[in-house]
Amino acid sequence: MARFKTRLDNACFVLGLLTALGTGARADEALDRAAANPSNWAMYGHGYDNTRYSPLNQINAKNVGHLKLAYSFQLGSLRSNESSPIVIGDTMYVSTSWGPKYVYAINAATGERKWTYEPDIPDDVLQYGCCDANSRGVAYGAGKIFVGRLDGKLAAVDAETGKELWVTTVVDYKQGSVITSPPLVVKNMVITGFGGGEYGARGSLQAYDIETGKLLWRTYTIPGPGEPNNDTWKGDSWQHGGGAPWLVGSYDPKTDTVFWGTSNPGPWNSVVRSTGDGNYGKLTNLYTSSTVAFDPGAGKIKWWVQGTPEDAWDYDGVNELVLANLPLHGKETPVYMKADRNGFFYVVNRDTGKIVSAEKFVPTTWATTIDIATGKPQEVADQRPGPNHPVKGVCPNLIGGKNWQPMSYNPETRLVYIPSNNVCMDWSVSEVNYRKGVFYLGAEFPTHPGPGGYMGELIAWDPIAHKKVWTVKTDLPFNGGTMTTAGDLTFWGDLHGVFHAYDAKNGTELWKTSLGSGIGAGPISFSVKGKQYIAVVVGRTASIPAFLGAVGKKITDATPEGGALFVFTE
Ligand SMILES: O=C(O)c1cc(C(=O)O)c2c(n1)C(=O)C(=O)c1cc(C(=O)O)[nH]c1-2
Ligand SMILES: [Ca+2]
Repeated sequence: MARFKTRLDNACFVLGLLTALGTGARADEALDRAAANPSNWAMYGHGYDNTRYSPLNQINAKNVGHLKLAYSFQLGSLRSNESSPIVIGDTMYVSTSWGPKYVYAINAATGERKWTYEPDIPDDVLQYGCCDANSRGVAYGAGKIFVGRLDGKLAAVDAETGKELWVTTVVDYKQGSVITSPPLVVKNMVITGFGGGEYGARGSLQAYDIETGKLLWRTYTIPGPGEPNNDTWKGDSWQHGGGAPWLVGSYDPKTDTVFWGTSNPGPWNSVVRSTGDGNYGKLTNLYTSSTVAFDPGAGKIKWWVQGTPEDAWDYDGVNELVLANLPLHGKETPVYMKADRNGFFYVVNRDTGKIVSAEKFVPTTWATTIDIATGKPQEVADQRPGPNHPVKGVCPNLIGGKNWQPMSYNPETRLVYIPSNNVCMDWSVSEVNYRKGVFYLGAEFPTHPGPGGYMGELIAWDPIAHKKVWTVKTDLPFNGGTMTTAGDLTFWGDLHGVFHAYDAKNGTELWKTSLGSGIGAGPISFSVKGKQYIAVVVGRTASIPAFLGAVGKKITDATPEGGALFVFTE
């Protein structure tokens, strides 16, 4: 008996030690708990569900008119500032685009800097990002901050000190693959994608050990020879077929599923990769312009939903997947919601991959409907460009009905707040050959404003009735992301640099302030010592406007460049 007790004591001691060291503990479970604490904003989209909903209500529809600046913090970058900060406890971690500083840790209540992570990044990265030098943020887990870098590397730094702990190469940036979005911590892994849809990269999602940075798995988003669906590609075109998962992922711990969207196929001229049967509505060039569900244990693909088969208009399928439970036909149903670049708003059962609905949320001309049984769009034949077949008046244009700027979902109003675009284009194709690190496009795509005389619209969207409940129209497209709170508020910044608070129920503007440069990033909210704050990064882009001709010039003329963080409180 005495011996047994000693053994048990030893076992308890070892177990206690292991717990203290964190060995065996799951980083994602701790992170999920951190995300459930309303004071934090623990991940890019608030939690694994990417709702960008803060349960804080100290700042609310009654008092938001008194919001005032708590502090601002200069990010040192004049490029595209797209970062959504995270807050763990009293520390905020915010990334910047090109300074080339990378991550700042600051006291979230005062703005005092704790540390700066400033790795050496070669200047030539700037020619390998399709759409400017940017970083949409960082991820936290196991006492570390993780950041994907423009040089194709993923780095882990100590959350307390900013000391670099490991760096690993995810992808050769010289093929036109930069990392612009934060990774996702799942189990004890750091999962990341990368860009390159415009350079003919072959996309993949990759998982790294959280402690060592060792590669655990890599799953291509384009099947190779011998793998299912490789025959949806013409010849060897799969090798440079795009499908890059360059934006952010979501995770459902209940079914242990990671969801990630994939980019446009390469090249933009679809003839190069067309299987040529003319059945354009069939699912083809898999798994590009899709939502892909992964088993994070082994990285296996469970199922996918393709939004734009054999995409010919640069409709990347990367937009964030917002996880929620919606009452559908009298039953709480686990879904993901996605406002696709292709102009359709998808509600999909996230347990099965079955489409519940897919309805237009912006003026959309390339397809009339989506068959929810098969996922096939009913295409408008005249709108698909090909050799000797230039097309006119395609809506949305290539920036999409919505681009990367995040939407938010409020479980109380049951509305989704979508930063949408109303822009159209003509499109003609040209011959194109693959060359490493060079744009692989083969298209001309002059832009013009969409119908109705406005180019941007903040839409409060009812995902069950598929209708707009309230909207705010703007003259410019490509405005900022949104955030919504339990204080009945929705926050949104625009490309004139104005940051707004609206009544989440009816769209009444309750407060606004001018921040000096166009806003692309999504705001966040957090609290420190019982006081609620609202934060947003400003700093307009110049890269996407360069694709948009006269429309783009309006965007760059609207405000000067300038990267800064602004934090407000009551
Ligand atoms: O296909 C790709 O790999 C890829 C990557 C990125 C990126 O990483 O920023 C963008 C796009 N595509 C893209 O199509 C796009 O419209 C876009 C806008 C932005 C931006 O930061 O404003 N990035 C990207
Ligand atoms: Ca793209």
